[in-house]
Amino acid sequence: GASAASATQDRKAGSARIGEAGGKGLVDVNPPRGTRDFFPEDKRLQNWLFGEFAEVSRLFGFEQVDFPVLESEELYVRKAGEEITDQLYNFEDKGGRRVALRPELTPSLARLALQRGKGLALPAKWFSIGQCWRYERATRGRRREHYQWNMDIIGVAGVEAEAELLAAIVTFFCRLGLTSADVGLKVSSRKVLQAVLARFGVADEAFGPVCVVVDKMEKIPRDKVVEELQKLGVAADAIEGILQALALRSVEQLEALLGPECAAVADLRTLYDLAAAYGYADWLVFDASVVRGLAYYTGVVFEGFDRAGQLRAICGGGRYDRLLGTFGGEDQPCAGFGFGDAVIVELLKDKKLLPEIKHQVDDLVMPQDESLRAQATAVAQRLRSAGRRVDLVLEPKRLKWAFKQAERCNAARLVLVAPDEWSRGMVRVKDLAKREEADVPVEELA
Ligand SMILES: Nc1ccc(Br)nc1
Repeated sequence: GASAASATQDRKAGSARIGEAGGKGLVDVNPPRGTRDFFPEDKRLQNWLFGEFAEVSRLFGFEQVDFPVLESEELYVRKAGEEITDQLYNFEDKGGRRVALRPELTPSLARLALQRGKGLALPAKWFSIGQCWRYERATRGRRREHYQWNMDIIGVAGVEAEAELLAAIVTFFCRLGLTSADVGLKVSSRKVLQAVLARFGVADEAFGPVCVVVDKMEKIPRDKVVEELQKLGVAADAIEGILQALALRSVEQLEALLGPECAAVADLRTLYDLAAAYGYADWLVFDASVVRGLAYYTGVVFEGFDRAGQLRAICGGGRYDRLLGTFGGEDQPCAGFGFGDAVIVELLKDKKLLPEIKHQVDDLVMPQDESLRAQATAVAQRLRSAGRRVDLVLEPKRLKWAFKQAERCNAARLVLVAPDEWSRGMVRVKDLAKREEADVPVEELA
């Protein structure tokens, strides 16, 4: 009716009603476009997932590192046509500096390695869990932030590094209840493309950009890929050679095409032998079309995938022996992977493997009346000092409310501080699971 319309009109006009934020009505309580909030139930799940990331990293003897979500833009200027740099969340700060919200963690890790310089004991085995950003067109409606777990090995030139990283990923999947029937790890090496480009005389500078284009093979039509390769100046025969190499389905076929002395063949054979020693060879799938979309990979590349083919890549990584050099530093052989927090949760949901993690405390403590507030507080602190999680009732409440609250926080016990019992040095303890009640001396509480 008229009044509703005028009320809406008022709100839109921003009529200042008493106590309203700047007279503009309610602030937007939703998070910025493409970002997420984590309510307690969401944060419990995230903490569980990140706990698994950290535990696997610990089992593999990796040390945790961290760096700012805000970095100098120069870390990500690679001019290879990557989506990750095309969608950089960058801006000029108030000091006129070109900065960016990091789209990935690897460049920061490289920066720390260069910062430590000769002081960096090699091999360095580092892991990190951090939020990464991209500026997606609003139209595409995709997320603009996700959290990534990274593990990296700096200073090991052999594929033993990649084999160890793959073992960590398999360990993680197994801990969550996923098997090689649910997920696999596609492996290949960019040395395949390197050999093909060399055979056709394609300039080295084209290597990164060619890989970025080839990575889109499954996402855009083949003729578009051919067109983009032509734009990079790759000749027709070389394009044919690239497409032929990407279609190879076994290391034997690879050897037939590129010869036994091809570095890619040697790497992959060693990788398979090591995988057998780790016991995860049945998780591996050779797939020459896997190149990954980051320009800096130089050797073995891999990605985790769901065998049902319903989801995007679960994780991805590879060798990047030239990244430190591109920052003007001394090159170190490096390998690592990134593991996002989104696809894995979709997969666990599909497989009914998401754990139910409830809010839980050990004791709900309540004074029977406000005259015993100080005593109840002392009881709560005593229990906390003994390591028990205590929800202390902070305002006058009836027992009925306390039972409801005990249910909400899955308390094991309800501890009531009441006058008569207190005068005998006791409190009333209700064991909510066994439905038993007893008077307990305060000193025996925990
Ligand atoms: N690189 C990147 C950053 C943020 C999201 Br969401 N996806 C990819």
